Amino acid sequence: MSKILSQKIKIALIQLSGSSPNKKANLERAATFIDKAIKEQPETKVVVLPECFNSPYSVDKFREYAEIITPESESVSFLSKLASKYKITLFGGSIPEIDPKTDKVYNTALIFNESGDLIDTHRKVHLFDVDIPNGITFKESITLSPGSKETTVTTPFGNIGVGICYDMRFPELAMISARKHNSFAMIYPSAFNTVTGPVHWHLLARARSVDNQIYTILCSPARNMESSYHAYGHSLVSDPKGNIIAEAGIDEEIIYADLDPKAIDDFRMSVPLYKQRRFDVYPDVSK
Ligand SMILES: O=C(O)CCC(=O)C(=O)O
Repeated sequence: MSKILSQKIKIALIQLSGSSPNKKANLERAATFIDKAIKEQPETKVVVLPECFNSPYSVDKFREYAEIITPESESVSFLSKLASKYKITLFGGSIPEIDPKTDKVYNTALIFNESGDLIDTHRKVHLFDVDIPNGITFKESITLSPGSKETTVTTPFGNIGVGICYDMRFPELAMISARKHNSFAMIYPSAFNTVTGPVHWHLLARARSVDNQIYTILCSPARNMESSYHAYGHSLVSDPKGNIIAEAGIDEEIIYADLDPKAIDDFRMSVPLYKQRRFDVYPDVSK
């Protein structure tokens, strides 16, 4: 039925150590781990990096690290070469981006095809502005501007929706990507923290999967207690039924998962939400 995922594919999530202040070293570290992933599991077709993997995750640093996105810019050309070298679809995490026309800074995901072309970018739509008493206060909007588009990319295996971290709390992006664009997965480069991670990380991944009967893929940095931001870790893959089929711990590591069209088809056949929606009661987001 679905054929929204054309074949079984292997995906690797690289839970890199929390980024150091040295951008070049962060990029080189990503390269080392991508090389390791392909050597360990040569059939890997899709690789995912974490949110803000080339810079510290800190509102006062985003502008300093921001790049204008062009094929020549440091991180774009670096990641492009890796994607073409290993012939992978690369969800190159996110990086701080500056728009030279407006001088605005964004938290932007970069997606490359197997030839190394930058096929799309996703600017984080929902900025992480929270104030949790005795927990965490963070305000990305001090230095970042929000993106203004929903992103779905076409890969050789089917369509995949993209969000960044806090975007996963808003079910609409996943719903639109799954239902309007027939995506088989949502990928969220992310960096939850030790306050909200334990309560909501798994729940949100599983919810996005079950709502839409798709894979949900979250890639976090490893936890670094010496950095100002303590990432949750636990990069994971949730299958269409909401089972966690791969999960990292808190340290730097690579996890792999096989994504299988049959898992989507079987669940959609046995629980046929697609045929049961009541657009006489509520609007159809796919329209
Ligand atoms: O939603 C959360 O709890 C964490 C979000 C976050 O860390 C982010 O958007 O970077």
